[in-house]
Amino acid sequence: MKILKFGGTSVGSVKNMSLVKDIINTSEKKIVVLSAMSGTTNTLVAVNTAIKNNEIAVAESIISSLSDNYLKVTEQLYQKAEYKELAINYITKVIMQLQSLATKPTSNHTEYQVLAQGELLSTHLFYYFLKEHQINAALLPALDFMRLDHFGEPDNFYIKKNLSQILDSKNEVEIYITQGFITRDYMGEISNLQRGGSDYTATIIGAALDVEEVQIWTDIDGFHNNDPRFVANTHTISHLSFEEAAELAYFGAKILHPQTVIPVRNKNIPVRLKNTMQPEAPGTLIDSSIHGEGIKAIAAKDGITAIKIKSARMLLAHGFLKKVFDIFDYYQTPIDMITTSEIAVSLTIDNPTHLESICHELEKIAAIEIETNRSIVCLVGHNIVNHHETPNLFQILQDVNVRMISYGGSNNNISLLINTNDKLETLRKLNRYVFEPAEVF
Ligand SMILES: Nc1ncnc2c1ncn2[C@@H]1O[C@H](COP(=O)(O)OP(=O)(O)O)[C@@H](O)[C@H]1O
Ligand SMILES: N[C@@H](CC(=O)OP(=O)(O)O)C(=O)O
Repeated sequence: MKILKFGGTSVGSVKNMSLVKDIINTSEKKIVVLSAMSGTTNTLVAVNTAIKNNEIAVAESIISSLSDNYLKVTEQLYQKAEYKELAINYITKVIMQLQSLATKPTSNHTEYQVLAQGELLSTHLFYYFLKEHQINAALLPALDFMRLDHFGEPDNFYIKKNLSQILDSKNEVEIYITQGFITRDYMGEISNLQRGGSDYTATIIGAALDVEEVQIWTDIDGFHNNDPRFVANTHTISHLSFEEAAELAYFGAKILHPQTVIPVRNKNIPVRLKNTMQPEAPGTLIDSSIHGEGIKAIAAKDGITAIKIKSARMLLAHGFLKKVFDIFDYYQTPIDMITTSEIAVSLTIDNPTHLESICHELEKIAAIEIETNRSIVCLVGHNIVNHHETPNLFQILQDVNVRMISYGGSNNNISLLINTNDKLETLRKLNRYVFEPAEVF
């Protein structure tokens, strides 16, 4: 069994849905995880924002244009009236549910319900499409087997038990279609795995079923050595270790959800990144083996807040960092980077939800300075910290306004904190230095 996940662009048009149909239409048993059609989740976020702002007319107008777009897709996707009708009925049901949610008081619960509709729509439309082409497929409702525990982590025991039962009851089927991103929480309410979470669904399911391979199909031919949206002449990396991929995903490489490799790493289940529009391209293989030396890729993560905590009480004292960490722990806010000196500790967070309360607590023990609009640029490669060329990297850093640096926390990663305004220039400079050295020297 394999898991094949297709992202928003791969199911984002009738043409691409046909490509996906051709890729999955083989006699191998597989679970196909689909994201929402590209743009839909953003539209649903806009619906939630309008509802929250009590702009019901705005919410209704967004819902109405969403409905028009999906009805247009239906016109092009199906030939037979029978399947067109099934799709229109489903779209109508979703639209009526959205309209009803728009009139209710908002809560996390209603917001998650709104967001879930994107993946429900794409999987239903695609399932009817396969049926029209007489492909032996079945829909597996993710909400029947995906669940998070009290800590917001996948409830692996529950997922394995329920998913296996459902698969056993549909044993004659070859292609199972399910929703990425959406899940239930420990209370049984609808929730999700955060933006981009369909990749994570694929590896959670893959680990639960001990599959042979998880494939992430997207709109680019694998993992590139730098962010192709910002840097020209990037190239595909044919191989990454789980550790390298995890660091890159965590530090912002958009192609993978940050938690994607966690479920499969210990089970040594390979993850292959492939291009839906170019299926013959080899893409990137992520597994436990290690290939190549030196810096393999660069990624950047925006929306970082840096907090400098200064206290003379740190000098020769112990227990100060514990107090600091306890505050972040209490507000369930993970720390990304950290550096210390005798009287100050600087650290970064990517989730400012509790920033005000955290600062309030920190001010009781130290003076603090906050810097917003920062980015972390991260250089990744197996054992780069010890690579003989890495020290030369510091030459180029003379030209970059580096606010913090993390070296040696992991042997595979060097992270720099910079102003977000300097990100493009930094990425391009590092790219030239690391990957096109002949042009620099
Ligand atoms: N290092 C990288 N390698 C490849 N793609 C990257 C990288 N960094 C950012 N991207 C962007 O990630 C996009 C694919 O990710 P995503 O939009 O989440 O796809 P999908 O909608 O298929 O899930 C690519 O189109 C590319 O612009
Ligand atoms: N639809 C969700 C989940 C997802 O994974 O999407 P994509 O595979 O297109 O990144 C989102 O937009 O966040």
